[in-house]
Amino acid sequence: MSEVDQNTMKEKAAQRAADTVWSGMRLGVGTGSTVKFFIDALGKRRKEGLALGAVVTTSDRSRQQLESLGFTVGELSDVEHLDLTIDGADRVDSHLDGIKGGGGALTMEKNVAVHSLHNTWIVDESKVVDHLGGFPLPVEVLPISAKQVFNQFADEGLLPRFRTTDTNERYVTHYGNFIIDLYIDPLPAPRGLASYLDSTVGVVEHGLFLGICDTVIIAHEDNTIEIKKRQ
Ligand SMILES: O=C[C@H](O)[C@H](O)[C@H](O)COP(=O)(O)O
Repeated sequence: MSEVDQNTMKEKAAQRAADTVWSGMRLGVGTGSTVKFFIDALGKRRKEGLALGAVVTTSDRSRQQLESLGFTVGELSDVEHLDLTIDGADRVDSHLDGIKGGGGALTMEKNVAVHSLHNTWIVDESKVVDHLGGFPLPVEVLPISAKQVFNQFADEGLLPRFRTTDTNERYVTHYGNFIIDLYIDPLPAPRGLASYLDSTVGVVEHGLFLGICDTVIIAHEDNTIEIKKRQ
């Protein structure tokens, strides 16, 4: 699949998601190349009269784009909860569990998602898998113990690698932490792995989003859109 085709699919999924947003909603807006299309579509709806109750986002990139289109972006702490959050995903399985954080925004994304009544992910068909895997699992870690946590992951056979930038420096998240990507594939028992990571001192957050998403909008190469809902 070419990048152009993939972008066409991302845009279609994003446009469909923008049709599910209504005036008055408190909306969470995620991060990534698919969400970029969603924000563009949201901007068009704003010109047609859409007036959101609140907008909260999960990265500086999305914030800048939203503000450039005239949206006022607030903080999660400004609201009790969000009505709906629209975000992308790196992988999603048949239970609507997923891997997120390829763009490094996992901590803010998970915080926004769990305080949202509904969560919709927008993906192209290449992200849909039978079992979670096929994408390194991001784990955000505190710098003070990153070395020890890395070694622990290596001992556990999780195939860790520190994420680096294009200039080969260690990638630093919005919160000043590092990301260790786990290359074990497929992921062994995602719920067990999530519990292990949740209980590892030094781990700030990880990219396993289990039981969080309730709707996935999938754009297929044959131009169709599929909407899957959590049973
Ligand atoms: O940290 C980044 C997010 O989890 C993104 O939503 C995810 O990586 C999907 O991004 P994209 O739409 O660019 O594939």
